Amino acid sequence: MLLKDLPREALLRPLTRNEVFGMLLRLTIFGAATYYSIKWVMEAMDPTQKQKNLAKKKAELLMKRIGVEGVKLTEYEMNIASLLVDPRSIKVTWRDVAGLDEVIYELQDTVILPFQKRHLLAGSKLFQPPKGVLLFGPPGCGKTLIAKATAKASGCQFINLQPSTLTDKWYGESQKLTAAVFSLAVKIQPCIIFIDEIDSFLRNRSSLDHEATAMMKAQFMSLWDGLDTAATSQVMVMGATNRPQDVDPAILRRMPTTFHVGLPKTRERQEILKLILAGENLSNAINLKEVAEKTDGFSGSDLRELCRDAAMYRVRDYVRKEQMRQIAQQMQDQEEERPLDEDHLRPITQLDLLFGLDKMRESKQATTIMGSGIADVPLD
Ligand SMILES: Nc1ncnc2c1ncn2[C@@H]1O[C@H](COP(=O)(O)OP(=O)(O)OP(=O)(O)O)[C@@H](O)[C@H]1O
Repeated sequence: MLLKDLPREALLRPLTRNEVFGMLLRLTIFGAATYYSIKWVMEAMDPTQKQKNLAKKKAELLMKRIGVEGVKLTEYEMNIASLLVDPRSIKVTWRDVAGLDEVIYELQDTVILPFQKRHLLAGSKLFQPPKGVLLFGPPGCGKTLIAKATAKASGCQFINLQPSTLTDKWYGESQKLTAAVFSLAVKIQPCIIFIDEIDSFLRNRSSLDHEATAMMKAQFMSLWDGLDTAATSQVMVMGATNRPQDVDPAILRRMPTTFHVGLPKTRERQEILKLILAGENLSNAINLKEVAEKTDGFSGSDLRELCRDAAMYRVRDYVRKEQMRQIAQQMQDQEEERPLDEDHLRPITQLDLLFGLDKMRESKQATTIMGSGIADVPLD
């Protein structure tokens, strides 16, 4: 029926109460249906939606597992929360770190105690954990190990911040995500925000920096400074780097508490070797002091590689022996009873370690030559 077909009185009479309610209800339903349809279409068209949903689910699960419940998080905080590490799931303890006693003692006093005993130090600004800590030193010497053990010992929530999480996003998103790092940390404090290879993320600012990168760095620093205004804030940024000279000086100023995790000295190398080989089947004639003395310039990671190689030699010997036995059997054409002791790997010997050492030295030399070769290649 058209409007002109309606009787004139029907158009002029005031609407009844029921008609007004009916109309309002229809309008509300129509409005809601339009809103949700548009939202659904937008979400279906968003290429990152799947990723966001996954991050949200992971974050919810993690938050529940670490015992943080009833805290409302924004979409961006959820994204960052998926980087949370449950301190109870961290396996590394101080016992897994060898030869770094001094660094550990100092970390315990300056970082861990203020976190652990925060109930005793509440209200004192002097005894707050530092807002920034930098671990620096050559690769493979235990910086990541120390960061994990610190999180475990302090009982703090631990955000393992991969810079790509912030930098891969579209312009605008990265700023919201950066803000979310700090707001999430405050909501779930006490919390350590760990940034490995901080030099790649917050390196010396240059005129070549993309505008978005420069803004993100500036924002990161201002949010970091904001932590200072809250006297009771229990949030700390811990960075690790092999190249402290490449870190932006403004960032270095915000991390006055620094720890040098350097190459181990002879005694420390002996301790690291002892720790790596603990629980292994070793020959009685093992002399770790000799190995430690011959491994000047080796990092903890090099020593672990050396031991891994040494342990592999006996597997190789075992397989060879087995093959020889099979060949001998085939030649004699009879099944021979296998002696019991042949079913076990032999212990690791000093010779294995020294062979491992030679191999490691060769590969270290090769990488040094390759490295210097790369440096010599002209850029143009
Ligand atoms: N002091 C140490 N005690 C015991 N193991 C060590 C020590 N230092 C290094 N390692 C061994 O070397 C591995 C690498 O160490 P880690 O990742 O902590 O080094 P890093 O300093 O963080 O290196 P990178 O800068 O390359 O990340 C460890 O997983 C551990 O097995």
